[in-house]
Amino acid sequence: METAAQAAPAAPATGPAVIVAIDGPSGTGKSSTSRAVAARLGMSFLDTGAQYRAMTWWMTGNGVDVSDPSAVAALARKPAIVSGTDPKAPTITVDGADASGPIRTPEVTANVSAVSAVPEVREVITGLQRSIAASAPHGIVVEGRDIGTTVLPDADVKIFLTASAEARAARRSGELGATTGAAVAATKEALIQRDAADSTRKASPLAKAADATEIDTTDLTLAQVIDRIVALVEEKRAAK
Ligand SMILES: Nc1ncnc2c1ncn2[C@@H]1O[C@H](COP(=O)(O)OP(=O)(O)O)[C@@H](O)[C@H]1O
Ligand SMILES: Nc1ccn([C@@H]2O[C@H](COP(=O)(O)OP(=O)(O)O)[C@@H](O)[C@H]2O)c(=O)n1
Repeated sequence: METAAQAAPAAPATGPAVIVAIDGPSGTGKSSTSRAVAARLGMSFLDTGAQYRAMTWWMTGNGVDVSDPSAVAALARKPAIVSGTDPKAPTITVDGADASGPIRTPEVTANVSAVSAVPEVREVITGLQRSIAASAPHGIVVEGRDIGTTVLPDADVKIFLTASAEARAARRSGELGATTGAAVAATKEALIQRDAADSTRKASPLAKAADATEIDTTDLTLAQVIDRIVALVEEKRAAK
């Protein structure tokens, strides 16, 4: 029986299966770009941040003190986190329950960096990510923070997205409905703090792989970023 973790997009493959790793800080466009690239090329898509958010939601929902790494580590293998990888309709469940809404709450966002810094959490989730990537029949676009450096160091295409803190805060504020100057400033501050925590943790920090192509999306439209990455993937497919 096919599980949600194995469900592949229906679109036909148009070339050899390639693995694409897209990393970068918050609000650089990883999720929207990755989904669109995968949909256009008939590939699977995996949002690894959603997996860390799902782990965090389970921890807070089960009364675990997320500021205590040993408490988080002890329970890291408990939740069953399953990702559906169709870019047109990605899903995430925890112990069979739909987690797609609850993982986006401010509470989860505020706690996710602490949970994702725990090595045992990373070990469990990295294992899930590698098995999902290995079983994607038409290749996969995997987006996160450490995909090109740690999870899939042999990826065929590695991209590192960047953008100014101002642009990223404006994008996030748009999503959250923050319109006042103070709300945008608070969003920017929270985003900078989360990036700092993600970049300075010991276990597999947010980092650009030495062989990744960096794309600064500050002054590019979403469509332009998608086109650039599609071109890089098609080039790689043609050479395979
Ligand atoms: N190049 C871009 N220009 C303008 N807005 C963008 C661009 N890329 C993404 N966005 C928007 O910014 C927001 C955050 O993008 P998202 O893909 O969630 O970023 P990330 O996954 O890196 O956190 C979304 O509302 C998205 O539509
Ligand atoms: N490969 C990854 C992906 C996400 N994460 C963690 O998960 C959090 C949420 O990731 P996300 O991609 O949903 O974040 P945003 O889309 O809100 O920027 C990050 O802030 C990291 O703490 C990680 O540690 N490693």
